Amino acid sequence: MRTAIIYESKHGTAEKVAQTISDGINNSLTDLINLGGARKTDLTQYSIIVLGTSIHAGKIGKAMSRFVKDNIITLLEKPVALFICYMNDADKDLQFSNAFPELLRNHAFASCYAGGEFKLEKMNFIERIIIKRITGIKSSVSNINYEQIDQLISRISANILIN
Ligand SMILES: Cc1cc2nc3c(=O)[nH]c(=O)nc-3n(C[C@H](O)[C@H](O)[C@H](O)COP(=O)(O)O)c2cc1C
Repeated sequence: MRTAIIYESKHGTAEKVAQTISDGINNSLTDLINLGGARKTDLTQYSIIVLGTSIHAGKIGKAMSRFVKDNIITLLEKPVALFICYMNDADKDLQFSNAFPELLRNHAFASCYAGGEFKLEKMNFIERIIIKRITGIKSSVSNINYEQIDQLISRISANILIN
């Protein structure tokens, strides 16, 4: 059976993390699914599901929020791993709690705080002004936590072996 890595990404970080996980689990039976695309995803063909999304203004994207709501019963029947991308390290626990429903967080066999990036070149004018003012950064910054991602890859790989 296949593994699905389902993500929502505004400026490409969650997408990069999803790709890193896909490369890391080294399993040809993996599908990377961007919720920004229009296709409807049939979860029945997957034995493991990885969900990843980024935090903007304290919230996850609408597509991931809707996807979790629409598929919660199926998600609770399958092994699930979760990751979030963010830059506010102090609030990561709270943001993770707000990102996914408690039932799903408790059900997940692995959760990952993947860190994030500020990519000024991908932001629109308003976003760039807000981020520069709040954080004081003058150029793009990457704080992706590859150690956490490697741990997630190990947990997923172990789960693939038993499923
Ligand atoms: C306009 C804007 C608002 C953001 N708000 C938050 C936030 O509330 N909390 C946080 O931890 N990170 C915040 N971030 C950082 C993003 O989570 C980070 O840039 C992440 O890497 C984006 O991932 P994506 O490109 O996959 O969407 C914000 C970034 C932008 C540009």
